[in-house]
Amino acid sequence: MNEQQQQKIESAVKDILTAVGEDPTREGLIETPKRVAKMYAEVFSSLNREFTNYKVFNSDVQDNGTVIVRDIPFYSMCEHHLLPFFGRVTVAYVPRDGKIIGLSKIPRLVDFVASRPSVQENVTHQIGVQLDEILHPKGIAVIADARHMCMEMRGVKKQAGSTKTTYYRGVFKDPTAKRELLDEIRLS
Ligand SMILES: Nc1nc2c(ncn2[C@@H]2O[C@H](COP(=O)(O)OP(=O)(O)OP(=O)(O)O)[C@@H](O)[C@H]2O)c(=O)[nH]1
Ligand SMILES: [Zn+2]
Repeated sequence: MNEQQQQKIESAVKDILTAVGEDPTREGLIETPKRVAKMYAEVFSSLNREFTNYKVFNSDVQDNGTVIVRDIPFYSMCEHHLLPFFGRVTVAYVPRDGKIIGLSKIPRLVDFVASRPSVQENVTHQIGVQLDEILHPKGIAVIADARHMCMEMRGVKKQAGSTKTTYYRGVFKDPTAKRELLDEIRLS
């Protein structure tokens, strides 16, 4: 985010504070617009950017099993209320022709996809779509579980447990393969 964008946010935050009946010049709030601008630059850092910082490797093994990166924490902002939703996501894929990606790049992809205003379905879907474009694997599964502050601290005010969203492609469309994967995730 550039300087001009940050200044626009600062000025908008000042307006919001005034509109809600606050005094943006009081001591506790004086730095708030700046802090919020900095915070948005961080939590919306993937806007208008592409996920590029990764390498695809060829593993020596041609017939890899399933790669599962489990319980990756993620934080995002719902696009309806700009309140956080957060939880954990498990990403699994079956490599094609030994093509793999550095393991750390999967949590990085999760962070990237989550760092913009979104909904849980889109975060889940985008992780799957982007991994598909990078690796063209035989199968991908993305399973996300999250809590939504816009449903807990306002609105319906129901702690509806958590919300689960999934993305299954390729081999994981097969019910047996999907069941085996879910057993594997549960037991590992
Ligand atoms: N599908 C989906 N919906 C979400 C997500 N996060 C928040 N929502 C919902 O988005 C909806 C927005 O509904 P609106 O009726 O336009 O907004 P609202 O008047 O603030 O709705 P309430 O939250 O019911 O008070 C709400 O039902 C939220 O629960 C998400 O990740 N996925
Ligand atoms: Zn919301």
